[in-house]
Amino acid sequence: MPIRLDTEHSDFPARFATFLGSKRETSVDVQDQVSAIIADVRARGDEALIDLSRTFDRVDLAALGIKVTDAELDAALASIPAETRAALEFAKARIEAHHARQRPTDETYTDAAGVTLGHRWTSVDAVGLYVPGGTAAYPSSVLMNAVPAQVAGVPRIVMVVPAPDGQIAPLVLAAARLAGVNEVYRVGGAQAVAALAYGTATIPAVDKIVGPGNAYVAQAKRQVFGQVGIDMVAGPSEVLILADATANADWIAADLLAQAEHDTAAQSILVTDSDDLAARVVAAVDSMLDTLPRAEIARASWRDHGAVIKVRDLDEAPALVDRVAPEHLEIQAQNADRLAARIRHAGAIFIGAYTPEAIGDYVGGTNHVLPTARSARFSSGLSVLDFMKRTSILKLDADALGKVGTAAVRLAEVERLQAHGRSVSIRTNAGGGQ
Ligand SMILES: NC(=O)c1ccc[n+]([C@@H]2O[C@H](COP(=O)([O-])OP(=O)(O)OC[C@H]3O[C@@H](n4cnc5c(N)ncnc54)[C@H](O)[C@@H]3O)[C@@H](O)[C@H]2O)c1
Ligand SMILES: N[C@H](CO)Cc1c[nH]c[nH+]1
Ligand SMILES: [Zn+2]
Repeated sequence: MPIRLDTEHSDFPARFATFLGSKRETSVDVQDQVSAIIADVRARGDEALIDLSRTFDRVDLAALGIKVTDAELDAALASIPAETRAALEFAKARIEAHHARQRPTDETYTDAAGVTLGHRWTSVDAVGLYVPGGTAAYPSSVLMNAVPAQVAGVPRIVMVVPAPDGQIAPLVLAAARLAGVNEVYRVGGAQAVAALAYGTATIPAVDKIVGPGNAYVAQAKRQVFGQVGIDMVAGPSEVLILADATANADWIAADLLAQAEHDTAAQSILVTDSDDLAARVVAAVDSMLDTLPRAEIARASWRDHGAVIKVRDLDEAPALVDRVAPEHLEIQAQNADRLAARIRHAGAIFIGAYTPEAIGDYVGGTNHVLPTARSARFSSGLSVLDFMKRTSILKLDADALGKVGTAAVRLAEVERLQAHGRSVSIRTNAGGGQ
C-alpha cells in the first residue's frame, strides 16, 4: 500500500518531512558501486566496458562491437513499420518546432559610460546523449535528447544506449537515424557515462553528458560532473497529481501507473481534498495493476514509493507541491490554471483533465527529460540552452576606461591586488594609446 498522509493529523509535519527525505535513488551502495565502475573504465577503457556490459547487460561486446555500425542504423530505420515511422516523425517535428523557440539571441549594447557590453552564444563541441534501455526501450528519449542538440548546432552528437542480452530496440536506432545521430555505442549504465566523460580507445570523450537513466546512471552523472558538464539529475520518474472531487478516478489511476511502470524506484503521488476520490483512485490502481504487462515493476513502485496525501482544501496544496518539487505535476481540478500559476517548483506542469503526462512524454513538443528527486527546486528540463554556453563581451575605448577605471583601481587597492590596479592605471595615466 502507498503511504497515506493527512495534513489534519498532528504528526503530518514530521511524517511529510520523513517522506521527503526518503531516498529512492542514492543508496550508499549505488554510490560506491558507481565509483568503482568509473575507476575501472578510467583504468581499463574498452576492456572494462566489455567486462561490465557482460556482467550487467549479459552482452558480449568483444564479439558484437562497441560501436553500432551505419549499416545497423540503416537496417533499423528500414525495419520499422510505416505508421511507427510517421509517429516518430510527427513527434520530432513537434519537438523541433517548440525547441526552435528556445534559441537564444546574442546581444551587444553601449552604455552611458561608453562601455560596450554583450554576450554571444555558442554550442558545446561534443555531447553524449544517454538513452535508457535497461528494462524498456525509449525511442522518444532519443528525440528528446537529440532534437535540442541539433537545434543548438552541436557539431558532434554521440549516443549511448545499453544492449541488454545483445539487443537494442530497432526503434531506438531508427529514432537516432531520423534525428541525425550517427555515432552510437551499445553501452549503458554508469560505465557508459564514465566512457563519455573520460574517453576510451573506441569512444572519444565528450564535453557534456545529458539524458535520463536509472539510479546508476544518475549517480554516475553526479560523479563525473566537473570532468564534463551534465544537464541535471534525471533519474527514476515521478508524478504528483493534484485533484479534487470533480476528477475522474480511473484517469488519475492510469496516470499514476504511467509513471510507476517506468521503474521500481519511480514515484507516483496523489494529493487531494477528497477522501472519496482517494479511495476510488486506490481501488482503480489495484484493478488496473491486474492487467498491466509491467505490473511487477509498477506494483513495487506504488507500494514502496507511492503516496496519497489528503489536504484540507486545495488552497493548501501549492506549498506542499513546492516542497516535493516533482518532475511532473498534473492538475485535475476546478481552477486548474489558477492552481498552476501558484506552483514554483515542478519540472513540468500538465493542466486539466485532458492533459495526461504521457502526451508530454511523446508528442506534446515540450521536453520529457526533466529534473527528479526534488532537483526541480534548482534545475529545469532539458532545453536548447543545455547545449549552449554564453560568452560575455566587453569593449572599452580610452574615454570609457577613463570613466569607469577609477573605481576599478580603488577596488583593486582594497583587495590588495596591486597588479590589477596597475593594469588599469597604466592605461588611464598614459594619456594616449588606442
Ligand atoms: N527523468 C526523466 O526525464 C526520465 C525519462 C525517461 C526515463 N527515465 C527513467 O530512466 C530509467 C530507465 O531505467 P532502465 O533501468 O530501464 O535503463 P537505464 O539505461 O537507465 O539503465 C540500465 C543500465 O543500468 C545498469 N545497471 C542495472 N543494474 C545494475 C547494477 N545492479 N549494478 C550496476 N549497474 C546496473 C546496467 O549497466 C544497465 O545497462 C527509469 O528509472 C525511468 O524512470 C527518466
Ligand atoms: N516519463 C518519462 C520521464 O520521466 C519519459 C518517458 C519516455 N517514454 C515514456 N515516458
Ligand atoms: Zn513516461
